[in-house]
Amino acid sequence: MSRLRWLTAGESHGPALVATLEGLPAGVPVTTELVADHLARRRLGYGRGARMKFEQDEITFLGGVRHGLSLGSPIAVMVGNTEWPKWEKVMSADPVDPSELKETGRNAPLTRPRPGHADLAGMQKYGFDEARPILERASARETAARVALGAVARSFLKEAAGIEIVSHVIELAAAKAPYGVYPTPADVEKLDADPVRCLDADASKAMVAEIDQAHKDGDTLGGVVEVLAYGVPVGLGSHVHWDRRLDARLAAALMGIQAIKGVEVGDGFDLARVPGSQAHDEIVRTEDGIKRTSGRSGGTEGGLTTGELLRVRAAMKPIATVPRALATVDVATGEAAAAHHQRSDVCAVPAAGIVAEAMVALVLADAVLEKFGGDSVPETRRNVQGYLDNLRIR
Ligand SMILES: Cc1cc2nc3c(=O)[nH]c(=O)nc-3n(C[C@H](O)[C@H](O)[C@H](O)COP(=O)(O)O)c2cc1C
Ligand SMILES: C=C(O[C@@H]1CC(C(=O)O)=C[C@@H](OP(=O)(O)O)[C@H]1O)C(=O)O
Repeated sequence: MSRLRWLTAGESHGPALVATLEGLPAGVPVTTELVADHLARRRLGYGRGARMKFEQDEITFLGGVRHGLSLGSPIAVMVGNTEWPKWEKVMSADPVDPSELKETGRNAPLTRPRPGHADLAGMQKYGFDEARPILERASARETAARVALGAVARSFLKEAAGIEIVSHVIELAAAKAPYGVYPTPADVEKLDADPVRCLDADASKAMVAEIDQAHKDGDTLGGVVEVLAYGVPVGLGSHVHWDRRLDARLAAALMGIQAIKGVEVGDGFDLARVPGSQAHDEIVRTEDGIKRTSGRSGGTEGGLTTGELLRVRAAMKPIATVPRALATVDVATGEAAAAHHQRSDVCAVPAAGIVAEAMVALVLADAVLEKFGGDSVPETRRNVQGYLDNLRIR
Protein backbone atom coordinates (compact mmCIF):
# COMPACT_ATOMS: atom_id res chain seq x y z
CA MET A 1 0.00 0.00 0.00
CA SER A 2 2.75 2.37 0.87
CA ARG A 3 4.05 4.16 -2.18
CA LEU A 4 6.86 5.79 -0.18
CA ARG A 5 9.25 3.72 1.90
CA TRP A 6 11.74 5.21 4.28
CA LEU A 7 14.26 4.17 6.90
CA THR A 8 16.82 5.79 9.16
CA ALA A 9 19.98 4.41 10.77
CA GLY A 10 22.64 5.78 13.07
CA GLU A 11 23.41 6.34 16.73
CA SER A 12 23.31 9.59 18.68
CA HIS A 13 27.09 9.86 19.04
CA GLY A 14 27.96 7.92 15.92
CA PRO A 15 29.67 9.47 12.88
CA ALA A 16 26.40 10.21 11.11
CA LEU A 17 22.74 9.44 10.70
CA VAL A 18 21.61 8.15 7.34
CA ALA A 19 18.15 8.17 5.86
CA THR A 20 16.70 6.74 2.68
CA LEU A 21 13.47 7.58 0.91
CA GLU A 22 12.25 5.34 -1.88
CA GLY A 23 9.30 5.93 -4.21
CA LEU A 24 9.52 9.70 -4.65
CA PRO A 25 8.83 10.92 -8.21
CA ALA A 26 11.42 12.74 -10.29
CA GLY A 27 11.55 16.52 -10.43
CA VAL A 28 11.10 17.43 -6.75
CA PRO A 29 13.23 20.47 -5.87
CA VAL A 30 15.75 19.22 -3.28
CA THR A 31 18.93 20.96 -2.18
CA THR A 32 21.37 20.72 0.70
CA GLU A 33 20.26 24.21 1.72
CA LEU A 34 16.61 23.16 1.91
CA VAL A 35 17.44 20.28 4.26
CA ALA A 36 19.87 22.44 6.27
CA ASP A 37 17.13 25.03 6.85
CA HIS A 38 14.78 22.46 8.34
CA LEU A 39 17.52 20.86 10.43
CA ALA A 40 18.39 24.30 11.79
CA ARG A 41 14.72 24.82 12.75
CA ARG A 42 14.82 21.53 14.70
CA ARG A 43 17.76 22.78 16.79
CA LEU A 44 15.88 25.87 17.93
CA GLY A 45 13.71 26.29 20.98
CA TYR A 46 14.12 27.69 24.44
CA GLY A 47 15.09 24.97 26.90
CA ARG A 48 17.25 22.88 24.60
CA GLY A 49 20.55 21.66 26.09
CA ALA A 50 24.15 22.66 25.38
CA ARG A 51 24.58 19.99 22.73
CA MET A 52 22.37 21.92 20.31
CA LYS A 53 24.88 24.79 20.32
CA PHE A 54 28.19 23.02 19.85
CA GLU A 55 27.14 20.18 17.56
CA GLN A 56 26.51 20.81 13.86
CA ASP A 57 24.57 18.78 11.30
CA GLU A 58 26.59 18.17 8.11
CA ILE A 59 24.35 17.21 5.20
CA THR A 60 25.52 15.09 2.28
CA PHE A 61 23.27 13.64 -0.39
CA LEU A 62 24.55 10.22 -1.38
CA GLY A 63 21.97 9.45 -4.03
CA GLY A 64 18.68 10.27 -5.69
CA VAL A 65 19.25 13.99 -6.35
CA ARG A 66 21.02 15.75 -9.22
CA HIS A 67 21.39 19.47 -9.84
CA GLY A 68 18.70 20.33 -7.30
CA LEU A 69 16.03 17.88 -8.47
CA SER A 70 15.07 14.37 -7.38
CA LEU A 71 15.78 11.68 -9.96
CA GLY A 72 13.02 9.23 -9.04
CA SER A 73 15.66 6.86 -7.67
CA PRO A 74 16.03 6.22 -3.90
CA ILE A 75 17.21 9.29 -2.05
CA ALA A 76 19.96 8.73 0.50
CA VAL A 77 21.03 11.54 2.77
CA MET A 78 23.67 11.55 5.49
CA VAL A 79 23.58 13.89 8.47
CA GLY A 80 27.13 13.98 9.81
CA ASN A 81 27.86 14.79 13.43
CA THR A 82 30.71 17.28 13.98
CA GLU A 83 31.22 15.90 17.52
CA TRP A 84 32.25 12.52 16.13
CA PRO A 85 36.01 12.90 16.81
CA LYS A 86 35.25 12.98 20.56
CA TRP A 87 33.25 9.75 20.29
CA GLU A 88 35.33 7.92 17.71
CA LYS A 89 36.61 5.33 20.19
CA VAL A 90 33.50 5.00 22.39
CA MET A 91 31.29 4.44 19.34
CA SER A 92 33.83 2.69 17.10
CA ALA A 93 32.30 -0.02 14.90
CA ASP A 94 35.50 -2.04 15.29
CA PRO A 95 36.89 -3.36 18.58
CA VAL A 96 38.92 -0.86 20.63
CA ASP A 97 41.62 -1.59 23.19
CA PRO A 98 40.08 -1.18 26.72
CA SER A 99 42.94 1.12 27.82
CA GLU A 100 42.20 3.47 24.91
CA LEU A 101 38.53 3.45 25.85
CA LYS A 102 39.39 4.36 29.42
CA GLU A 103 41.49 7.30 28.20
CA THR A 104 38.42 8.84 26.56
CA GLY A 105 36.79 9.40 29.98
CA ARG A 106 33.45 8.80 28.23
CA ASN A 107 33.01 5.09 28.53
CA ALA A 108 32.01 4.52 32.18
CA PRO A 109 29.23 1.89 32.16
CA LEU A 110 25.80 3.52 32.50
CA THR A 111 24.26 1.15 35.03
CA ARG A 112 21.72 3.53 36.60
CA PRO A 113 18.84 3.50 34.07
CA ARG A 114 16.68 6.61 33.75
CA PRO A 115 12.96 6.23 34.42
CA GLY A 116 11.08 7.39 31.33
CA HIS A 117 13.82 6.53 28.83
CA ALA A 118 14.40 3.26 26.97
CA ASP A 119 17.42 2.39 29.19
CA LEU A 120 16.09 -0.37 31.47
CA ALA A 121 13.61 -2.18 29.24
CA GLY A 122 16.12 -1.96 26.37
CA MET A 123 18.95 -3.47 28.46
CA GLN A 124 16.64 -6.26 29.60
CA LYS A 125 15.36 -7.00 26.11
CA TYR A 126 18.68 -6.85 24.22
CA GLY A 127 20.84 -8.37 26.95
CA PHE A 128 23.17 -5.46 27.78
CA ASP A 129 24.64 -4.72 31.24
CA GLU A 130 24.65 -0.98 30.71
CA ALA A 131 22.50 1.57 28.91
CA ARG A 132 24.90 3.02 26.28
CA PRO A 133 23.98 0.53 23.53
CA ILE A 134 20.31 1.35 24.06
CA LEU A 135 20.28 5.10 24.64
CA GLU A 136 22.43 5.75 21.58
CA ARG A 137 19.59 4.69 19.31
CA ALA A 138 16.68 5.63 21.59
CA SER A 139 17.93 9.23 21.58
CA ALA A 140 15.91 11.76 19.65
CA ARG A 141 19.09 12.67 17.77
CA GLU A 142 17.59 10.27 15.22
CA THR A 143 14.85 12.81 14.51
CA ALA A 144 17.40 14.84 12.53
CA ALA A 145 17.27 12.08 9.90
CA ARG A 146 13.47 12.21 9.84
CA VAL A 147 13.46 15.98 9.47
CA ALA A 148 15.87 15.64 6.53
CA LEU A 149 13.42 13.29 4.78
CA GLY A 150 10.48 15.43 5.86
CA ALA A 151 12.07 18.41 4.09
CA VAL A 152 12.11 16.40 0.87
CA ALA A 153 8.53 15.16 1.38
CA ARG A 154 7.18 18.66 1.97
CA SER A 155 8.90 19.97 -1.14
CA PHE A 156 7.09 17.26 -3.11
CA LEU A 157 3.76 18.11 -1.43
CA LYS A 158 4.09 21.78 -2.28
CA GLU A 159 5.13 21.23 -5.88
CA ALA A 160 2.74 18.42 -6.73
CA ALA A 161 -0.34 19.29 -4.69
CA GLY A 162 0.09 22.79 -3.23
CA ILE A 163 0.08 21.38 0.33
CA GLU A 164 1.90 23.39 3.02
CA ILE A 165 2.59 22.36 6.61
CA VAL A 166 2.88 24.57 9.70
CA SER A 167 3.25 23.68 13.38
CA HIS A 168 3.11 25.60 16.62
CA VAL A 169 3.35 24.95 20.34
CA ILE A 170 -0.08 25.19 21.96
CA GLU A 171 0.73 24.01 25.48
CA LEU A 172 3.90 23.87 27.50
CA ALA A 173 3.41 22.46 31.00
CA ALA A 174 0.62 24.65 32.46
CA ALA A 175 0.97 27.50 29.92
CA LYS A 176 -1.57 27.43 27.06
CA ALA A 177 -2.01 29.34 23.81
CA PRO A 178 -5.55 30.57 23.14
CA TYR A 179 -7.69 27.88 21.55
CA GLY A 180 -8.59 28.16 17.89
CA VAL A 181 -5.78 30.41 16.62
CA TYR A 182 -4.26 28.63 13.65
CA PRO A 183 -1.02 29.91 12.15
CA THR A 184 -0.77 29.89 8.35
CA PRO A 185 2.31 29.43 6.13
CA ALA A 186 2.72 33.23 6.25
CA ASP A 187 3.37 32.98 10.01
CA VAL A 188 6.24 30.51 9.83
CA GLU A 189 8.99 33.13 9.99
CA LYS A 190 7.39 34.71 13.05
CA LEU A 191 6.91 31.31 14.69
CA ASP A 192 10.51 30.28 14.08
CA ALA A 193 11.68 33.56 15.63
CA ASP A 194 9.69 32.94 18.81
CA PRO A 195 11.66 31.15 21.56
CA VAL A 196 8.96 28.50 21.98
CA ARG A 197 7.33 28.64 18.52
CA CYS A 198 4.07 30.03 19.89
CA LEU A 199 2.13 32.73 18.04
CA ASP A 200 0.54 34.32 21.08
CA ALA A 201 2.99 36.71 22.80
CA ASP A 202 1.53 36.31 26.32
CA ALA A 203 1.38 32.54 26.10
CA SER A 204 4.95 32.50 24.76
CA LYS A 205 6.14 34.51 27.77
CA ALA A 206 4.31 32.17 30.15
CA MET A 207 5.92 29.16 28.44
CA VAL A 208 9.40 30.66 28.73
CA ALA A 209 8.71 31.34 32.43
CA GLU A 210 7.68 27.69 32.90
CA ILE A 211 10.98 26.56 31.39
CA ASP A 212 13.01 29.00 33.53
CA GLN A 213 11.28 27.70 36.66
CA ALA A 214 11.83 24.05 35.70
CA HIS A 215 15.49 24.81 35.00
CA LYS A 216 15.83 26.38 38.45
CA ASP A 217 14.09 23.40 40.03
CA GLY A 218 16.34 20.87 38.29
CA ASP A 219 13.28 19.57 36.48
CA THR A 220 12.06 19.01 32.90
CA LEU A 221 8.85 19.73 30.99
CA GLY A 222 6.62 18.50 28.19
CA GLY A 223 3.81 20.07 26.19
CA VAL A 224 1.55 19.87 23.17
CA VAL A 225 2.25 20.75 19.53
CA GLU A 226 -0.30 21.20 16.77
CA VAL A 227 0.42 20.54 13.10
CA LEU A 228 -1.70 22.09 10.36
CA ALA A 229 -1.66 21.11 6.72
CA TYR A 230 -3.10 23.63 4.25
CA GLY A 231 -4.33 22.69 0.78
CA VAL A 232 -4.95 19.00 1.43
CA PRO A 233 -7.42 17.71 -1.19
CA VAL A 234 -10.53 15.74 -0.25
CA GLY A 235 -10.13 11.98 -0.37
CA LEU A 236 -6.67 11.07 0.92
CA GLY A 237 -6.79 7.86 2.98
CA SER A 238 -9.94 5.74 3.03
CA HIS A 239 -12.83 4.51 5.13
CA VAL A 240 -12.56 0.96 3.78
CA HIS A 241 -9.94 -0.58 6.05
CA TRP A 242 -8.25 0.37 9.34
CA ASP A 243 -4.77 0.66 7.93
CA ARG A 244 -5.91 2.82 5.01
CA ARG A 245 -7.45 5.40 7.34
CA LEU A 246 -5.45 8.62 7.18
CA ASP A 247 -6.19 9.53 10.80
CA ALA A 248 -4.72 6.19 11.91
CA ARG A 249 -1.63 6.68 9.76
CA LEU A 250 -1.07 10.18 11.10
CA ALA A 251 -1.54 8.99 14.69
CA ALA A 252 0.98 6.18 14.29
CA ALA A 253 3.51 8.50 12.68
CA LEU A 254 3.19 11.10 15.44
CA MET A 255 3.22 8.50 18.21
CA GLY A 256 6.41 7.16 16.69
CA ILE A 257 8.27 10.31 17.75
CA GLN A 258 10.33 9.87 20.90
CA ALA A 259 8.43 10.99 24.04
CA ILE A 260 5.06 11.54 22.28
CA LYS A 261 2.41 9.99 24.50
CA GLY A 262 -0.87 11.28 23.09
CA VAL A 263 -2.23 12.21 19.66
CA GLU A 264 -5.44 14.04 18.85
CA VAL A 265 -7.05 14.55 15.45
CA GLY A 266 -8.84 17.89 15.42
CA ASP A 267 -10.42 18.54 18.80
CA GLY A 268 -9.71 14.92 19.76
CA PHE A 269 -10.49 14.19 23.41
CA ASP A 270 -12.58 17.36 23.77
CA LEU A 271 -15.09 15.91 21.29
CA ALA A 272 -15.84 13.13 23.74
CA ARG A 273 -16.98 15.71 26.29
CA VAL A 274 -19.65 17.53 24.26
CA PRO A 275 -22.91 16.44 22.59
CA GLY A 276 -22.94 15.66 18.88
CA SER A 277 -24.61 18.95 18.08
CA GLN A 278 -21.42 20.67 19.27
CA ALA A 279 -18.93 18.11 18.03
CA HIS A 280 -19.36 17.96 14.26
CA ASP A 281 -18.70 20.37 11.41
CA GLU A 282 -21.96 21.25 9.69
CA ILE A 283 -22.06 21.21 5.91
CA VAL A 284 -23.21 24.31 4.04
CA ARG A 285 -23.29 25.52 0.47
CA THR A 286 -21.28 28.71 -0.13
CA GLU A 287 -20.29 30.69 -3.21
CA ASP A 288 -17.06 28.65 -3.18
CA GLY A 289 -18.90 25.33 -3.08
CA ILE A 290 -19.68 22.93 -0.24
CA LYS A 291 -17.88 23.91 2.97
CA ARG A 292 -17.88 23.27 6.74
CA THR A 293 -18.91 25.81 9.34
CA SER A 294 -16.14 24.70 11.76
CA GLY A 295 -12.99 22.58 11.82
CA ARG A 296 -13.49 20.40 14.88
CA SER A 297 -12.85 17.14 13.02
CA GLY A 298 -9.35 18.27 12.08
CA GLY A 299 -10.06 17.68 8.40
CA THR A 300 -10.72 13.96 8.42
CA GLU A 301 -14.00 12.04 8.52
CA GLY A 302 -14.24 8.28 8.16
CA GLY A 303 -10.48 8.06 7.73
CA LEU A 304 -10.61 10.31 4.64
CA THR A 305 -9.48 13.89 4.31
CA THR A 306 -12.41 16.26 3.85
CA GLY A 307 -10.55 18.99 1.97
CA GLU A 308 -10.72 21.26 5.02
CA LEU A 309 -7.72 22.30 7.13
CA LEU A 310 -5.93 19.19 8.43
CA ARG A 311 -5.12 19.58 12.11
CA VAL A 312 -3.44 17.09 14.45
CA ARG A 313 -1.87 17.42 17.87
CA ALA A 314 0.83 15.53 19.73
CA ALA A 315 1.48 15.56 23.48
CA MET A 316 5.09 15.18 24.60
CA LYS A 317 5.96 13.90 28.05
CA PRO A 318 8.66 15.74 30.04
CA ILE A 319 12.30 14.96 29.18
CA ALA A 320 13.37 11.72 30.89
CA THR A 321 16.84 12.85 31.97
CA VAL A 322 15.73 14.85 34.97
CA PRO A 323 18.60 16.85 36.53
CA ARG A 324 17.13 16.30 40.00
CA ALA A 325 17.74 12.66 39.28
CA LEU A 326 14.91 10.20 39.81
CA ALA A 327 15.12 7.01 41.82
CA THR A 328 16.41 3.92 40.07
CA VAL A 329 18.38 0.75 40.74
CA ASP A 330 22.07 0.41 39.92
CA VAL A 331 21.89 -2.79 37.87
CA ALA A 332 25.58 -3.51 38.60
CA THR A 333 25.05 -3.66 42.38
CA GLY A 334 21.29 -4.13 42.76
CA GLU A 335 21.27 -1.15 45.13
CA ALA A 336 18.94 1.86 45.06
CA ALA A 337 20.57 4.78 43.23
CA ALA A 338 19.94 8.09 41.48
CA ALA A 339 19.43 7.79 37.70
CA HIS A 340 22.39 8.85 35.58
CA HIS A 341 22.42 12.44 34.37
CA GLN A 342 25.11 14.40 32.59
CA ARG A 343 23.21 16.96 30.59
CA SER A 344 19.87 17.17 28.88
CA ASP A 345 17.26 19.40 27.38
CA VAL A 346 14.92 20.98 29.96
CA CYS A 347 12.23 21.02 27.31
CA ALA A 348 12.24 20.04 23.63
CA VAL A 349 8.60 20.70 22.73
CA PRO A 350 9.40 23.35 20.04
CA ALA A 351 11.82 20.89 18.37
CA ALA A 352 9.21 18.12 18.61
CA GLY A 353 6.90 20.36 16.56
CA ILE A 354 9.41 20.42 13.70
CA VAL A 355 9.74 16.64 13.90
CA ALA A 356 5.93 16.33 13.90
CA GLU A 357 5.80 18.47 10.73
CA ALA A 358 8.23 16.02 9.10
CA MET A 359 6.16 13.00 10.10
CA VAL A 360 2.95 14.58 8.80
CA ALA A 361 4.75 15.47 5.55
CA LEU A 362 5.91 11.88 5.06
CA VAL A 363 2.43 10.46 5.72
CA LEU A 364 0.78 12.98 3.39
CA ALA A 365 3.37 12.46 0.65
CA ASP A 366 2.70 8.73 0.84
CA ALA A 367 -1.08 9.29 0.73
CA VAL A 368 -0.81 11.71 -2.21
CA LEU A 369 1.27 9.21 -4.17
CA GLU A 370 -1.08 6.37 -3.28
CA LYS A 371 -4.07 8.33 -4.61
CA PHE A 372 -2.53 10.17 -7.54
CA GLY A 373 0.58 8.19 -8.49
CA GLY A 374 2.99 9.74 -10.97
CA ASP A 375 6.67 9.20 -11.70
CA SER A 376 7.40 12.88 -12.16
CA VAL A 377 6.12 15.98 -10.40
CA PRO A 378 4.25 17.24 -13.49
CA GLU A 379 2.51 13.88 -13.79
CA THR A 380 1.38 13.85 -10.15
CA ARG A 381 0.31 17.49 -10.43
CA ARG A 382 -1.75 16.73 -13.54
CA ASN A 383 -3.41 13.81 -11.77
CA VAL A 384 -4.26 15.94 -8.72
CA GLN A 385 -5.70 18.68 -10.93
CA GLY A 386 -7.66 16.24 -13.08
CA TYR A 387 -9.22 14.68 -10.00
CA LEU A 388 -10.17 18.03 -8.47
CA ASP A 389 -11.57 19.33 -11.78
CA ASN A 390 -13.73 16.25 -12.09
CA LEU A 391 -15.15 15.93 -8.58
CA ARG A 392 -18.83 15.12 -9.09
CA ILE A 393 -19.93 16.86 -5.92
CA ARG A 394 -18.39 20.16 -4.91
C1 LIG B 1 13.44 16.67 19.99
C2 LIG B 1 13.58 15.79 21.19
C3 LIG B 1 14.61 16.01 22.10
C4 LIG B 1 14.75 15.22 23.22
N1 LIG B 1 15.77 15.46 24.10
C5 LIG B 1 15.92 14.67 25.19
C6 LIG B 1 16.97 14.89 26.13
O1 LIG B 1 17.77 15.82 26.01
N2 LIG B 1 17.06 14.06 27.18
C7 LIG B 1 16.19 13.01 27.38
O2 LIG B 1 16.31 12.29 28.34
N3 LIG B 1 15.18 12.79 26.52
C8 LIG B 1 15.03 13.59 25.44
N4 LIG B 1 14.01 13.36 24.56
C9 LIG B 1 13.07 12.33 24.85
C10 LIG B 1 13.62 10.94 24.71
O3 LIG B 1 14.08 10.75 23.43
C11 LIG B 1 12.46 10.03 25.12
O4 LIG B 1 12.11 10.33 26.40
C12 LIG B 1 12.79 8.59 25.09
O5 LIG B 1 12.90 8.18 23.75
C13 LIG B 1 11.72 7.76 25.77
O6 LIG B 1 10.46 8.17 25.31
P1 LIG B 1 9.38 7.12 24.86
O7 LIG B 1 8.92 6.40 26.10
O8 LIG B 1 8.30 7.87 24.21
O9 LIG B 1 10.08 6.25 23.89
C14 LIG B 1 13.84 14.16 23.44
C15 LIG B 1 12.80 13.92 22.52
C16 LIG B 1 12.66 14.72 21.42
C17 LIG B 1 11.53 14.47 20.45
C1 LIG C 1 21.21 15.28 20.03
C2 LIG C 1 19.94 15.59 20.00
O1 LIG C 1 19.06 15.43 21.02
C3 LIG C 1 19.45 14.65 22.11
C4 LIG C 1 18.26 13.80 22.42
C5 LIG C 1 18.43 13.10 23.68
C6 LIG C 1 17.51 11.99 23.98
O2 LIG C 1 17.73 11.30 24.98
O3 LIG C 1 16.53 11.82 23.24
C7 LIG C 1 19.37 13.49 24.60
C8 LIG C 1 20.31 14.61 24.39
O4 LIG C 1 21.56 14.12 23.98
P1 LIG C 1 22.74 13.91 25.05
O5 LIG C 1 22.20 12.90 26.03
O6 LIG C 1 23.90 13.40 24.27
O7 LIG C 1 22.96 15.24 25.65
C9 LIG C 1 19.81 15.52 23.29
O8 LIG C 1 20.78 16.46 22.97
C10 LIG C 1 19.33 16.19 18.83
O9 LIG C 1 18.11 16.42 18.88
O10 LIG C 1 20.04 16.41 17.81
